Amino acid sequence: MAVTTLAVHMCSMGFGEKCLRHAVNFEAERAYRNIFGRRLRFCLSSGFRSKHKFPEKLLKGVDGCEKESAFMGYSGLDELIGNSRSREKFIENLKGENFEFDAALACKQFPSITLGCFPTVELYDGPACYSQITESLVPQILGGSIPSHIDANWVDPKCLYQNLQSIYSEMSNMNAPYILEEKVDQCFIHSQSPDWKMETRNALQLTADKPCSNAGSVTQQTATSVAEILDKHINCLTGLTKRQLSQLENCGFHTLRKLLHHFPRTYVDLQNAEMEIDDGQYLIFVGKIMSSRAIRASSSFSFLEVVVACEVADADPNPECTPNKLEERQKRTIYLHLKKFFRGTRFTCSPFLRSIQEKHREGDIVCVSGKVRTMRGKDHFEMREYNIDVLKGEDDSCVYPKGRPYPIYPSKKGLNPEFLRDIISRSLKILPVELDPLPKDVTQDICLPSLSDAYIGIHQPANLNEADLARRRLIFDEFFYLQLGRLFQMLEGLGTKVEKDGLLKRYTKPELNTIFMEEWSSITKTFMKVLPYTLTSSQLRATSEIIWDLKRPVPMNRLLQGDVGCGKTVVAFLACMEVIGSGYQAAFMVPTELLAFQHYEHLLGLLEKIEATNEKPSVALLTGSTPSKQAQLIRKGLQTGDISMVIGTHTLIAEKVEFSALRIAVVDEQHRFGVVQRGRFNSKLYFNSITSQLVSTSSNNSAKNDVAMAPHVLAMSATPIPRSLALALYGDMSLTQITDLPPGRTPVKTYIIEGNEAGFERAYQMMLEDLEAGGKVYLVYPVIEQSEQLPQLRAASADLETISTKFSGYKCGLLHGRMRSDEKEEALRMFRSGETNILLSTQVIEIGVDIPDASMMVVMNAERFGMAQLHQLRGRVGRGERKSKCILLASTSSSLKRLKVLEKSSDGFYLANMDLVLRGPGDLLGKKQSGHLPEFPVARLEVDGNILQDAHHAALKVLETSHDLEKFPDLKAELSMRQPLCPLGD
Ligand SMILES: Nc1ncnc2c1ncn2[C@@H]1O[C@H](COP(=O)(O)OP(=O)(O)OP(=O)(O)O)[C@@H](O)[C@H]1O
Repeated sequence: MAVTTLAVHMCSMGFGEKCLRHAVNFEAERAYRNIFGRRLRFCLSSGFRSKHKFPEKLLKGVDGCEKESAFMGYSGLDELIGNSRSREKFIENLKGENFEFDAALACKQFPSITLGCFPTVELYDGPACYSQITESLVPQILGGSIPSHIDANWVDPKCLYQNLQSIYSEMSNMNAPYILEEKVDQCFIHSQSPDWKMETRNALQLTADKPCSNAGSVTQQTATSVAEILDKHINCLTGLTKRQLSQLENCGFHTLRKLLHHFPRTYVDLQNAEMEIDDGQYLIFVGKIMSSRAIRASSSFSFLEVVVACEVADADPNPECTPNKLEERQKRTIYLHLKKFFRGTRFTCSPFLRSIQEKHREGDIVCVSGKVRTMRGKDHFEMREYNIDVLKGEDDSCVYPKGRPYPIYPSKKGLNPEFLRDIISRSLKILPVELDPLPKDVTQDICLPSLSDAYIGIHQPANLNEADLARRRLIFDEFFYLQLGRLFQMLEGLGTKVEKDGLLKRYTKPELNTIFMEEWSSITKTFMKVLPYTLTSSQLRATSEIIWDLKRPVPMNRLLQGDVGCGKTVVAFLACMEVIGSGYQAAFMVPTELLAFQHYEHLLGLLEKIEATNEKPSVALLTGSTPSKQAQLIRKGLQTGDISMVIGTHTLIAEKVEFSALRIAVVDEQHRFGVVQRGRFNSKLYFNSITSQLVSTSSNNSAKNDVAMAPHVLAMSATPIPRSLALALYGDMSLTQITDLPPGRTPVKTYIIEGNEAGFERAYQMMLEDLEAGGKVYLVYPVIEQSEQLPQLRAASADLETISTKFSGYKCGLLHGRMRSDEKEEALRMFRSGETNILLSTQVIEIGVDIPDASMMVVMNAERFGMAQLHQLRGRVGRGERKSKCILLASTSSSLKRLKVLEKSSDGFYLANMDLVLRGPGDLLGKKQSGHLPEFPVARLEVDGNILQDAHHAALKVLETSHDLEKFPDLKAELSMRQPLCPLGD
């Protein structure tokens, strides 16, 4: 059956010729783009009855489409026939036994024909326009007589479902929804009872769902079904105006997938559940904008103040209160004063002030999140750093179900958030129930929802648990396809089944990917012997894994992750020794000069113990502070190959530093370096290594063979931050974790104390006890100098005198970022040697500083530091066998709660997670990462690392079942839709 593409329903009321011309052209364009057919059918309502020439003229102007006819509207068949001069002939034809309905003839005979009647319809008004039209189409056809050529099945409700099903399969490759609407129209035209409309729609919905639910087991789906649905063009959503369509396209929402992957940034509770508002807390509120004022305070200073009124339920004395009761509770209104300040004359001109003021409309319902500060007036709070999202205008009637988390989307090029929510919700409606390319047993094994449930769960969760489960599923997918793709590519490169099985086995059993000590180079073994301790089993395994990688002909790209103080440095040193042992060079890059110096001293100390001078590698230190003559000599040594190992800061990646044969680059605390920095390091060394003199003159064949290889990269991090784990996903078997601590360590006892007079006294008393017992104390300050703006902050320099007087029997040292490099080194050296007992410092000591007998740390204004930062700082003590303490002095009582978490745990992963929870739902989702690494839109890698493991196992399982994925056509199709990965630093 030929199907026309579209019907244009137009009403004469209020539309001029220009408007109709636009409409006709618009539909014609859409019809032209439609691969299914290029016929156009126009339905014009009664207003045009007297102006038949006008639409005819319009239609003539339409090119590229086959114009079927122009049907002019009548209110019903009776009217049409009653007006017709050929009425009798028409009825005769209808009743005649050999009646054949000929549309062309009918149109010729009756220039104005409508099949069905149309109430007045708004022309392209809002997204629902088209569906409203079809909804309002009332079947009232042919007075009960059915033309004989029309199959009676079409009007039999029992058969209708099957017919629709057959239509669906006929159309499965097309731009379905428009055509589906069309089919409904056709069914209505031939149907008798208005009630059928609903039945038909339901049936159609079912049919649309059918291909996937039919599948039952996912593996039975056709290879393209999932991709076909998700990668449909956005115009498959009915009723989008041309403007809306292009707006969505401009925002990058070309397909349903793109739209559904625009995840909420966070969720809010529209009710502002009762909360105690403390100074400095990060909170989120929903409220109404009361005013927005931009004020010019002076010739170069202006500010914007937006006042938002929020209703907050009072706290209930009865804690067992149910959510329903919460609604009944008394509410009070609080006022948030959102303030933004602008400095500079260009920010004080009227147009600028007007524009920022008008950004916020009075009456809009908004969601505001940020840090609150109490103001003088009761129930008035100030927010200086905030996010504001318009939920809806005051007049919007849209009501969101109470109690459900309300999704807040990241803004997209000024797209109306309400429209975005609506369009996402409509996309969800057309998703088949069982949309999922993953085999069911995979998702069931790890208790994850189906893909369609995950999309619904992330966009319209019934509660936060549902949202979290959905998020986990989507994260799983991100990791899974990444792992699947990587392994699939590797398998493709292998010939036989045995080889492929062998590779998968290696991945399933990582213990096979290690090189045991017996096979390590002699210099590595010697270095092991001079260590003052034996390696822990984790360290030993990590070293073996790394050395296995070093011996392979592909560049390693591995992340060595382990909590603070677990002993990563020595593992990296061993890896460097292995490379040096085979005649190559090693570079060790750290983020600070202080750390470079420390590592250099530490390594020299260990190498000194090696007796055989021929086994001692030459090591150099190169930082920004290295005197230029010395730096020149070092660079020369590196170029000739006289220097085997260099430790330094980012100066190592400077263009003028050339290596003779660099084989390994260790990047300590790698997240401190940008992706681009690391990339430069990588490629630079690659090019330098091919010009290597050492290699070209070497008689060693293997060295000659891999001359064009990029250096191995070993990144180290104590913080499992997103980028680092993303990085870990690149190399083969790329993540190594050190899970245990050296023996004899006891957890650092942490005390959270309020920084009032009594609190300080207590802290000083504990310090004295520790010093008397022979300990060393770090005092950590948020700032170097006292500041007038922030008088409450303790400053390192300013406190030196006070502390020296207080602990007169002990020596105090000072260390901060403004000191010269040699001064810093000296301060640290004195503290290490015991010449000073107390070190007043800023957060310069945060990373890597290793003084094993430092036994106590006191952090002033601890609330000023992030949780991860405090964890790192605390890691500076407890690095030896001495029992250690850490005191966090908080200047406000409200911050005690957040800090208490540190008292309970010393697990970096747990703390990272808690930090996010306590910081509030500000930025839980959609945390994008920049750079060249792939983006994980929903994964918080610092806490979702275990899902990576699940995904890895699932990918292995799938590939073990089918190496070429032939048994999983959906997975294969989905894999091809996902972005290919780019190697590190590309
Ligand atoms: N197996 C071991 N047994 C005893 N002590 C060890 C062992 N391994 C390392 N250490 C010591 O533990 C301390 C911390 O080691 P290292 O500096 O390598 O830790 P790290 O993981 O790099 O820590 P951070 O992340 O804080 O830089 C050092 O003083 C080191 O000498």
